[in-house]
Amino acid sequence: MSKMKIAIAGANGRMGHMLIEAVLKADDAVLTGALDVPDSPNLGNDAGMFLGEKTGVTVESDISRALEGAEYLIDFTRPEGTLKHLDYCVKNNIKIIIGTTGFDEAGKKTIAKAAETISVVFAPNMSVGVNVTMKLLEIAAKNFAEGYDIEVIEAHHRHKVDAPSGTALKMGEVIANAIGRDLKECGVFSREGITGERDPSTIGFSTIRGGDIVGDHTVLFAGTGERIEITHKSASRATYAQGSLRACRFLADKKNGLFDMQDVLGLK
Ligand SMILES: NC(=O)C1=CN([C@@H]2O[C@H](COP(=O)(O)OP(=O)(O)OC[C@H]3O[C@@H](n4cnc5c(N)ncnc54)[C@H](OP(=O)(O)O)[C@@H]3O)[C@@H](O)[C@H]2O)C=CC1
Ligand SMILES: O=C(O)C1=N[C@H](C(=O)O)C[C@H](O)C1
Repeated sequence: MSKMKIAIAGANGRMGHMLIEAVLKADDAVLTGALDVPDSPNLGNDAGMFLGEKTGVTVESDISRALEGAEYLIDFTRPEGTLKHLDYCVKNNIKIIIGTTGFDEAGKKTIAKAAETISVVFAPNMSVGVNVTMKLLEIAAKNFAEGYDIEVIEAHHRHKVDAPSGTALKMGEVIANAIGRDLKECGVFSREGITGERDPSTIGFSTIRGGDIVGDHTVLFAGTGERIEITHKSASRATYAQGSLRACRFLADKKNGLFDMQDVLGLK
């Protein structure tokens, strides 16, 4: 069987490095390109330099060079970058795995539109653990819909630029959908000063940023006389990279369509 031809966007980023390493180690994949921004200090270097490896793939800022011969682009960058890359993928029939978070509604619509032409996996968290946790949350939410206050607490490293995390927002959405609420109406994203008593119909979000925390998410169901906490903690970004490779394999026979990691992992 032929190997999956994969290019990586954000090649010099935290996830870019994990993804390059994962592709180089995978038996069924080959690294065909590495893309980064024009002012990246890594441009012109071998994509495997950070590993002390020669891959023969150079980090490029020209998308047509970086994506030459690619069947898949894995993109963990920033919304504005991902949307530019997505446009190129649509025009050149390249499948895309989007891990970037922080999109606004217009950005999400653009991704859905692109998926009418090419196949797309778009998920705020590619780890198996988080996606199974989403299923646990669905069950928990249905049983704690009344009499329990629901709070989502997330913690990430000091470099993270969006808040709350894409995963925390997705957890909120999963819970809201399970109990017939609309997160746009019931989400509470900050509290300060005289806030008044807690409205039981709300879902609260708290964000912690510090050090090198890879990614922790807890959903707290706080009742009277008891509380339930469902927690997932990432100790390494390798799990997101492995999930992205699973997403590529899943897309192999898909001409178009919008999928998430629940589709990839068969959790729907
Ligand atoms: N879905 C999932 O499982 C996961 C999602 N993420 C998400 O992935 C994204 C990247 O995270 P992380 O790797 O930690 O971030 P980094 O900042 O380490 O890496 C981002 C990369 O994208 C590049 N970049 C920055 N701006 C643009 C742009 N406008 N266009 C193209 N490329 C750009 C950066 O270049 P430079 O450094 O030169 O600015 C860098 O190479 C975030 O949105 C994060 O939330 C992260 C982990 C898991
Ligand atoms: O920026 C990160 O690091 C992460 N971002 C994703 C998110 O916003 O949910 C996934 C993971 O938590 C790590």
